[in-house]
Amino acid sequence: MGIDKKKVLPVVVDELRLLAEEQLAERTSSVEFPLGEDEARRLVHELEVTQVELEMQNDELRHAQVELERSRDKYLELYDFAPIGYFTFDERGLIREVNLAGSHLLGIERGPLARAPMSRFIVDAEGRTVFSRHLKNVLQKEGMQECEVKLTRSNGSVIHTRIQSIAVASGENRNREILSSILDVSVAKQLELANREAREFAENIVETLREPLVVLEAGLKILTANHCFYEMFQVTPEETVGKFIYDLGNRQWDNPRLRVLFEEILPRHTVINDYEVEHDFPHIGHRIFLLNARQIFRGDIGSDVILLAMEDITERRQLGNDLQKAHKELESVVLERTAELTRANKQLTEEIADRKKAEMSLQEAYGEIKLLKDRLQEENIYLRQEVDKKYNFGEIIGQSQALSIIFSQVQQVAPMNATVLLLGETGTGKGVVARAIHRSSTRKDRSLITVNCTTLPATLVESELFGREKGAFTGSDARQIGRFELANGGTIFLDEIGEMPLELQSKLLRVIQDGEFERLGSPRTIKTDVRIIAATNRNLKEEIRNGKFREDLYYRLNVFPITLPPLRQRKEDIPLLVDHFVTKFNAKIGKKIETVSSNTLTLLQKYHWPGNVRELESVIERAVITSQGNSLQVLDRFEVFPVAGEQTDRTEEGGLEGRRSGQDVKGLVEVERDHIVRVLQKTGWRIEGKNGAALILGLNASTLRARMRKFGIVRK
Ligand SMILES: Nc1ncnc2c1ncn2[C@@H]1O[C@H](COP(=O)(O)OP(=O)(O)OP(=O)(O)O)[C@@H](O)[C@H]1O
Repeated sequence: MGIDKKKVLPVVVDELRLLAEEQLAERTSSVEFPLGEDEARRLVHELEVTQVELEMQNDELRHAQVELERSRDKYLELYDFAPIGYFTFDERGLIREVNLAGSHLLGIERGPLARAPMSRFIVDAEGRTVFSRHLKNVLQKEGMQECEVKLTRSNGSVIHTRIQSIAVASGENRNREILSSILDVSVAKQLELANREAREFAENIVETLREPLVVLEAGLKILTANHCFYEMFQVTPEETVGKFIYDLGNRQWDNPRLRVLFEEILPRHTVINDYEVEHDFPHIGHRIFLLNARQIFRGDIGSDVILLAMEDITERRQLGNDLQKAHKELESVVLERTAELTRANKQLTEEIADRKKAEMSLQEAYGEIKLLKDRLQEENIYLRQEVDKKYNFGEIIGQSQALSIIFSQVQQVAPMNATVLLLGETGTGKGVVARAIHRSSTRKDRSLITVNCTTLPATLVESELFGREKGAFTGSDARQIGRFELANGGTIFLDEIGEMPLELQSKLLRVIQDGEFERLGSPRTIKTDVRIIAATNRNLKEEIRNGKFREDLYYRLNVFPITLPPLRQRKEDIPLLVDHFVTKFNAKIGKKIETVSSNTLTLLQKYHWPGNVRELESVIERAVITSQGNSLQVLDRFEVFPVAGEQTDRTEEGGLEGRRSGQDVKGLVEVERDHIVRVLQKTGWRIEGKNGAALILGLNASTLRARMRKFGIVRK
């Protein structure tokens, strides 16, 4: 059911013929008969020309007709194959003509569509009403009219169409008919729907956001905002949308930081994160915001828009600051508490240690008490003495039988006020015993004053012992308290008493007898309560015989004599003493000697120790200094002398191994003298100093000089 082309062309040809016949009739009507031959010829000629003209016109017409038909065909092709459905309706809406696209639109061949009412294809009653109103409008109003209806296709699917119609008069009767284009806009409608949904979705998201959000166009006018934004800045949508951002609510957005963001940063960056703005906003007060901005191209308005979301971190920042402050305070409290706890802990540890110590000493004391109790029960004094011997007496180290006798004597005499005379070779420990007696006596809390009679110049001994008044002798420009006065209530230890000048011995006798003396240069008698301990390595009886020592003084001093055994007579004490001195010098020198080989001990025990414990002490000090590692190495080479009752091995170098000698047995004094001479020869007669004989012999230089005087040793 397309357009009929025959309907148009014959009309044109007939009209042309009629026109030609009319023109011919006009011409022939003016011609008069009979005509002359010339006239006739002229007429024939004219006729022939007219005929030729007519034939030419005929050709042109045919040509035009062909052209017309061609364009008609083209038009029909275009009409049929146009992508838009074209329909022609009569005034009641019956289909008169439809092109191929129109039949495809409905999915029905063109034949069955002829004279079909369009309303049959409209989906619902509402659509049908819309279409009939549309037809009425088209017929009544000028120009193109438009409506949208949904149509059902032959396969049952529904399409959304837009109909545009215009009324035209056609045919010989000039009947009105309606030309319509019907376009399937389903896809566009779907898109529009999807767009609307997407927009609504986006709007919902924006509205759901708890953060204020504002959308600006590129010129910084506000396109939209969410309700959080309105609430936060206390503005209404009407006051906001379309407003220039700086003009918003009291110009609260017109601040330097925001201007920097909008005018300097955003033109150069598409995305800005966490841009901090701290500002006193006129309506809402002091706030800190983190701004996140994003520029997005919006197709619908053809330009960029700026999405600006704000995070109000005022409280969080405040909270953070408070938290940091609280944290710092807490930290300092923790530090203080930790320090307190550490202190308390230390104190506790100390207390525990003290308690443990106390507990241990309590246990020890308990043990001792138990021991003493047992002893008491046995009432055996001898046993008690034995037990005490096991303990070293003050500084006195040793366990030998010889020493245990000394311990008993010290124990017996210490509590009494009796004068004690200590006898024995040099270095045997007379000073040590004197201190032990004092410490065990009732005078232990008062002073022990020591006077070495050898070291004091003879001229000063008297004033040293008894004191002097100012001007007592030339050069004495101050008063001096004597040692006897100083020792009042305590003990005086007169070392090397054998060296005391004879004239002083009588004064000393008086002090011992009456407890009285006078200061030099003073007639006033001074009373003193002093316990006297005297010591000597000389044979006092011999000194008396030689007239060098007062006999009466001797007897006064010899109330309780204690003779200290030489070290060679108690060699079993050597390991203990070595151990004691190694510990002492380790601590003093900062060494860590832990072992002493049995060879070394044997070597030390074989030597006869003329300088006794003092000499041993010096040897060990030297050995501790020179030893490498943790084992004691003694480098000294000992001179060995045969001693009464002993046979000693000796090497060429003076070591302890070597050939046995059965030489003459010498007295102790002689041995001592010889030894001093040998040592002096070895040191080139140097007495004092590092390489002096006194150090090797373990004697004070003054003691050595006294010995030399005593033995009459002089450099040859
Ligand atoms: N039994 C001992 N236990 C520990 N050390 C001792 C012992 N005997 C002596 N000593 C030490 O030996 C050194 C000499 O001792 P002290 O001065 O008492 O001897 P001394 O007999 O008085 O000598 P001197 O007659 O030359 O004055 C001191 O350093 C002393 O500590």
